[in-house]
Amino acid sequence: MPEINLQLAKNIIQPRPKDSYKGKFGRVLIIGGNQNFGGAAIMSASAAVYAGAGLVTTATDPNNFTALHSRLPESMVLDYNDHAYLKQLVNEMNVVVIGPGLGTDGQSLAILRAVFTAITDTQAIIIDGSALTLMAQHQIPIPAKGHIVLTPHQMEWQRLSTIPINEQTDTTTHQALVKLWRFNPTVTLVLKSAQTKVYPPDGTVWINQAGNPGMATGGSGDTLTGILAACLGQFQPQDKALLAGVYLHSAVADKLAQTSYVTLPQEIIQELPKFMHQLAQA
Ligand SMILES: NC(=O)C1=CN([C@@H]2O[C@H](COP(=O)(O)OP(=O)(O)OC[C@H]3O[C@@H](n4cnc5c(N)ncnc54)[C@H](O)[C@@H]3O)[C@@H](O)[C@H]2O)[C@@H](O)CC1
Ligand SMILES: Nc1ncnc2c1ncn2[C@@H]1O[C@H](COP(=O)(O)OP(=O)(O)O)[C@@H](O)[C@H]1O
Ligand SMILES: [Mg+2]
Repeated sequence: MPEINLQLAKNIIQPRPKDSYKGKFGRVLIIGGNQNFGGAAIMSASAAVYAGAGLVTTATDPNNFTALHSRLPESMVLDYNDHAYLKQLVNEMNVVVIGPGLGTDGQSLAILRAVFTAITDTQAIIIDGSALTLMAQHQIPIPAKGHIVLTPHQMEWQRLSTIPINEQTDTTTHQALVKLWRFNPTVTLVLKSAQTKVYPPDGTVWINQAGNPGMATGGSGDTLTGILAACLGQFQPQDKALLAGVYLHSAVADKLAQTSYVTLPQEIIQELPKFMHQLAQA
């Protein structure tokens, strides 16, 4: 089984060319954060900014605007209930994240449906958290267009695939993916757990070599979505950029775990620029 490891990340995360500008590093849209889960959208957007996304916009509940502006002035904001504007913006993006803290009520469902209809083949879309739960609850198929990345934890994968957690093996997971690939052959599954695995459409199963129990804290997965979006926005080839993002998230946490019992999302986010610099120099 191929490994997601330091060497893979070093090959992908390279020094920036001197003539760079923000347009080269991805336009990223984060969609999530209802009245109760604003922190999830803030962590996702912060991770995207700190992992180097060129331009980040956050579509969220207006209650989160002030907190988001004060914590992350680098991100633009919009009201995710303005579906017309949201759909227009989706089309202008390289990478869309939907789900962190989105919630599962009628409002969240309407946003999910609007975004799925707006996706075109020029976007990568990372589907996480509440968006996955909504898809399972309402039997919403994955979008036929766009490059799809699913980032469920084991319970979200159980809801989506109907495979109970204790029966989730590479074989059963692959069987469920074959069904999804009929809707959209680009789907890559990042199945998160204490031992995260990545299942791209070529049938390979990649296993993450980094990560630790200090990451078992609310917001870890929200943070991963932003890192993955930033990596897809900046690095090529896309399949390896995604794997590098999975590694980066866990490897930063491992560094923090040398001296911290819990590897808090905010500390992982803060550490990203320095850690990426070290990888790029190595
Ligand atoms: N500060 C915030 O605003 C936060 C918002 N969050 C958002 O809250 C929403 C609900 O997500 P949750 O995941 O909390 O709730 P879910 O209800 O979707 O999943 C949690 C349940 O799954 C079970 N489970 C089994 N295996 C698991 C595994 N490997 N990893 C994680 N859970 C496993 C847990 O025991 C628990 O019963 C999402 O939109 C998420 O993005 C969470 O990320 C927590 C932090
Ligand atoms: N024991 C562990 N070892 C390694 N990684 C872990 C461990 N526990 C959690 N993680 C990682 O933390 C993240 C948790 O994601 P998720 O459950 O979606 O969190 P949240 O929704 O609260 O942000 C995943 O990337 C997962 O792999
Ligand atoms: Mg999550």
